Amino acid sequence: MAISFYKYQGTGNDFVMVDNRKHTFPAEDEALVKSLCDRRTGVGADGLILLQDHPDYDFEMVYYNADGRLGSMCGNGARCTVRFARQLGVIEDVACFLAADGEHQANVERDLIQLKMTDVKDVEQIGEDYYLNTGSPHYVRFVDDVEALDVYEEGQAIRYNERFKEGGTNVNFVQRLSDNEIFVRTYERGVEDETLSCGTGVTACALVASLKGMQSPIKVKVMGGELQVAFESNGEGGFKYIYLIGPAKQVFSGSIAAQIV
Ligand SMILES: N[C@H](CCC[C@H](N)C(=O)O)C(=O)O
Repeated sequence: MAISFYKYQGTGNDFVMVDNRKHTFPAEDEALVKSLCDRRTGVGADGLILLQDHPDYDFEMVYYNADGRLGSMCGNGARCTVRFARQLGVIEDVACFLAADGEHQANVERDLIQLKMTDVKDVEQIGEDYYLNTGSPHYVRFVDDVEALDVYEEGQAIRYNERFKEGGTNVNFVQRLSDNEIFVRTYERGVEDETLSCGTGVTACALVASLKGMQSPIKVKVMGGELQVAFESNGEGGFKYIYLIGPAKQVFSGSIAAQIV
């Protein structure tokens, strides 16, 4: 059997994208998903996403981490899925779709996809750090020099901390660059390494930055480019009207024999 796929990337967070409207992809095959995401023996990606029909929405996105496991929300992957849906003719410039954490709205404006994120009820403070869920769980630590940091080592130490054993967490390191700009590097669970960008992580960091006095909209520099996060406080320690804005592009399309991977 041959699997047709598309490769997309959003600020360097890359995905194998499959049009699964006919339900032909064997998604329960964890080993297959993992091997498609392998950078040496497969296509290579941080995750795999299925675009599927849904009776109540324009489409549904189903996201798997590179380890083959069904994941939670993926902000960059969602922006890529919106671009993919538009290229397939499933939507025009506006989308209302379903993801792991519920309903999302999105707009396409030339190169940029503006994605509405789920409201955030609360932000937990852990010592000088923070922990919150923006569709996926994120630990956020502010540092003085994020470029000099060993994100793999330091991220892994927190990722496997006792506290997060059940399900684990993604780990973000943030540096404030100016009054309206931060620099974020993320260790992603499920990839078990640093990725060039993590959309739900960037969102989490911008929200925490506002608790430290910064105001919406916040520009976010990541290893793979630049994103923007806009939001409002809900007056009760949480946030609403959260938007993640940034580019999402198709890189190539292809087909691969399922028995190869
Ligand atoms: N890269 C994704 C996040 C994936 C989260 C996933 N690694 C997990 O929580 O297991 C993003 O752009 O939001």
